[in-house]
Amino acid sequence: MHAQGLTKRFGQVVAVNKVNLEVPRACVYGFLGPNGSGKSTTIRMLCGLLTPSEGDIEVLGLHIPEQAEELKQHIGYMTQKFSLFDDLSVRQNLEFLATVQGLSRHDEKPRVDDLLKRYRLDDREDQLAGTLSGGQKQRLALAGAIVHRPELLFLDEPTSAVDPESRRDFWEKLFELADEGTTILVSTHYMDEAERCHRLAILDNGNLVADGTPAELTKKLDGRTFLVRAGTPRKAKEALDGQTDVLSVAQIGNELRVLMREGNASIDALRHRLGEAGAQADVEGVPPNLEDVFVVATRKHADKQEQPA
Ligand SMILES: Nc1ncnc2c1ncn2[C@@H]1O[C@H](COP(=O)(O)OP(=O)(O)OP(=O)(O)O)[C@@H](O)[C@H]1O
Repeated sequence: MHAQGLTKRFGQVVAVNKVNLEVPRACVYGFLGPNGSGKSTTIRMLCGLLTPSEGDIEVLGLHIPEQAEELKQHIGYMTQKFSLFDDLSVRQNLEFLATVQGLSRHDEKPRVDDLLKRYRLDDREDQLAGTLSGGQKQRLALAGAIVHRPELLFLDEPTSAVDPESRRDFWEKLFELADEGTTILVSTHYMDEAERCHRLAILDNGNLVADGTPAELTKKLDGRTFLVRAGTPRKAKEALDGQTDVLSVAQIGNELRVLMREGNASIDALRHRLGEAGAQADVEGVPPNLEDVFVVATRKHADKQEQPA
């Protein structure tokens, strides 16, 4: 999948701004970004549901939006709302989707049987979908999205409404599908999910601010991360908040995770600064994570925009 200069404007709002993307086959590709950063709009353009204002898209060798109808047969789409028919049973939901997707009568039954088994729904195939738990609904929605064996699967915040165990289970299913050759695009707010993706794009305000594998992104990070243990964490936080070389300070229990700009950030300098503010603390350098990458990437972009022309 390639996209060049992908742009979408809604009136005055530039929802997606000149985004270039390359997504290899059988890859789990994540879109990470705050609310309103353009993740859903990008995904919807890539699957031909929305016409771009500008830019070129090629998906599975098809030109989008011109060949969007052809692409539809090869893609599966699942959103956080799960889009199930609450008054149909589990089996009827899958049978209905199989019919809509054009499976022959001959293929339909074995495919639905297989999906019910694979997604652990065979013991409740007659239960109404509306009465399933969140995790079960999610499994049914995923089974429904792949009933026609799509080569490409688009998932828009698919795990927002489920517990951590169901999320883990769901991700296992995604890797199973990727191993079978399915390319998966998934948008998420969760850093732990972003860490699992083979590759990742970080969007901010419609702009692509970073992309690569999670390891590449953390390796390239232009900043340093420290863990601060202070007797009075609130006081230590106040001493650091708002300083120009401090990118973020997050309190986690009694500790602070401090992200500083590259340059002269050092353990000694930080300890000294905290001491001067009356907040004696232990300071330790720690490896960066994706959340740090996210903060630096989005902050850099905001800084660039604030610079006078
Ligand atoms: N149909 C539309 N009409 C007008 N504005 C829209 C439309 N769809 C999206 N937008 C705007 O485009 C911007 C990007 O929205 P989008 O839904 O793509 O973001 P997102 O990153 O998916 O957000 P979230 O994480 O909240 O789902 C937002 O400012 C949104 O209000």
